[in-house]
Amino acid sequence: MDRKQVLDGETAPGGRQPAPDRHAPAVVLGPTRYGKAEVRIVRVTRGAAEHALKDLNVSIALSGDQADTHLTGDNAKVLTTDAQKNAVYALAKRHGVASAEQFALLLAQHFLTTCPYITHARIGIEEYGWDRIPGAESRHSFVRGGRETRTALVHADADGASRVVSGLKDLVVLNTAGSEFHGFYEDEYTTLAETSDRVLATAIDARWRRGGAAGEPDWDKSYARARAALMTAFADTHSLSLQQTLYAMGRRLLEHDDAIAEARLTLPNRHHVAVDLAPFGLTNDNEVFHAADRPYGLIEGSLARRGEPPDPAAWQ
Ligand SMILES: O=c1[nH]c(=O)c2[nH]c(=O)[nH]c2[nH]1
Repeated sequence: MDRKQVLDGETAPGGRQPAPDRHAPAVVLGPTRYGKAEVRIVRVTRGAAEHALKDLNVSIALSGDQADTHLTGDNAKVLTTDAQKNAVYALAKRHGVASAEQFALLLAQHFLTTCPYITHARIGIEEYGWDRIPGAESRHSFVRGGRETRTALVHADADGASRVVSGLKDLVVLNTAGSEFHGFYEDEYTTLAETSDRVLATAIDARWRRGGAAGEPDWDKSYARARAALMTAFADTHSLSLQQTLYAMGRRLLEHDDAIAEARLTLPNRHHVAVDLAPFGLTNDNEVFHAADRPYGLIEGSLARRGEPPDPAAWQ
């Protein structure tokens, strides 16, 4: 009879409660993971005609047969986080970086196939965009894109199963019309005025998961399609609430790509407050706003294709 059964209140055969093992620790190690976080890597591809670059922030979290190092300090099964960092650089050199998703899958497979003590790999990647400098003749000059950060999250197991969640964050969008907010529940602290014309702005944080049956896509094309779907839905939806806009955006994402099973969106409401110009003898016809940075409303939601089994572990 082990300690767990004793804790669960089970009795020994014969009905007698076993005596607790006084030497068993009162504390049990739970799930662990470890890895190198935020490996910043820039991979330049030096073509004859022009250069290209990928700018990534890679975070690795590995798990498996790792109890020894926690319990006794025996590190024989520990693939060092330093080696993990080196693998990021070496694999980028050897194979290039086709896309954030593909590189994350490559890294996951590398750790799972080379270290026998690792049975699960979680690779999270953020990708920062660089554009060619407009008007420049040089084909090796870039300006950092001030737009969104692309994200990829891969979970992979030693048995070959893998899950990919793609996404983006900090894609800032704004509508100067087509947004209303009224008819809301009112309590004793409600002071917000109803409006039928407001500025609606948000920084889109969206993630989407491909269904189990979907094969590997052209990740860049899939990303471009998702990004366009999110932005056009934001633009085209006459909004009665940011919640309604969130649903419209998620719905268009799923409708534009059959392979997407589930989406999660986080939308901060970047409040634009019309400034009172009456003290200056001026009327403000929704032209002058204070762009407040905090506090902000935070609207979050998830959508799934009907009939698709949920996969909560893919998002962790
Ligand atoms: O779209 C909105 N949803 C809310 O829940 C909310 N709450 C609020 O104060 N303003 C808004 N706007």
